[in-house]
Amino acid sequence: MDERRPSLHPAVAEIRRAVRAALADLDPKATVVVALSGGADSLALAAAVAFEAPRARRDALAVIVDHGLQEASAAVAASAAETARGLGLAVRVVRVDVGDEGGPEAAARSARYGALRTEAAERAPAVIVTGHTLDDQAETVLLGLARGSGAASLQGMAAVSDLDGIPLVRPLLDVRRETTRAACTAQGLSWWDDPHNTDDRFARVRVRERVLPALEAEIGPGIAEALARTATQLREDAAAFDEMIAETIEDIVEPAEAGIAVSVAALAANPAALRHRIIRHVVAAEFHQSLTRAQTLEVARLVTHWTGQGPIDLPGCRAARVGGRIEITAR
Ligand SMILES: Nc1ncnc2c1ncn2[C@@H]1O[C@H](COP(=O)(O)OP(=O)(O)OP(=O)(O)O)[C@@H](O)[C@H]1O
Repeated sequence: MDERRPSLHPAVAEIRRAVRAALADLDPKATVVVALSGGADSLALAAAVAFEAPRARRDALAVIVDHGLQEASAAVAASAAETARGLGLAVRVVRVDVGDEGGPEAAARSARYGALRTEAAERAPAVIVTGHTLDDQAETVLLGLARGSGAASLQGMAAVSDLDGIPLVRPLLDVRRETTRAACTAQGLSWWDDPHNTDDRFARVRVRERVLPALEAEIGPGIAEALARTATQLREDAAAFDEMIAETIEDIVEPAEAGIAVSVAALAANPAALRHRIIRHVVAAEFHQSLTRAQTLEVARLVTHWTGQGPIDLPGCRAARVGGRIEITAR
């Protein structure tokens, strides 16, 4: 008789490894709240959490948010709940009311994260884990690149972020979407295919179904991994910049009437990348507005190409060079 244990499917092993590594870095007492949509990504994640959490002596819970937006949503939620119970997880199905602020997608997202946060807060200390994959990351980076929106969106999603005081963890950011499907299949788990994921009115769906495959075919394989790696690298750079900005700002920004003032000499002494970030940062911090690149460059020209130009109107404020200072004041 062959006494060897049946070998673990590589996809299941990879996802368990990713979950184990993510859990190892967290508060050892934290309950793991798995955000479960019923799709393959979060189902594979839930299965790995169901396996790993007890081994790490942690409580775990699957939370399924029913947005009530599609006719079948209650049935989808109930089926995901049954699957999660079958995995040995405690389960909560939360029905939310989705408003329409910022459009249906944004409203659903905000209701979803609100509900997940509430469930986690009730079990504090707790962390929320989601099933975002490397493919989600690559799509996010490509969409950000197309918008020309700079490091803020090119850096994609963080592996660990903060949801109003609750850690939001994405253990599968290095895992391909096809691996989550393979893991579900290997464990006999049937998942739900969200019709939104194939609705090509959404730019993300077009990127997923046409753009990334075309790039892979034309430029070579490994594009998704390369985009995800770029995000990680930019995230590191952005963290370093944030630190430098925080240190620099303390020394060079001072209050002015109805706003703030920044020393021209200090701005000039900094490299352009830091100068531009400082300008954007002070406007965001003081006036809660986000400057476009063109607006940022116009303010920077008050420092680098000063020819006596007049004040610059910006969203919610105005920038002017007054003596040795750039004054940014309310308007
Ligand atoms: N209805 C839901 N209930 C619980 N968790 C969900 C639900 N929908 C999505 N999630 C969680 O969010 C992850 C990402 O899902 P999806 O890609 O559909 O969302 P998105 O809107 O594209 O991303 P984001 O949540 O970052 O806006 C899933 O893997 C899952 O962990």
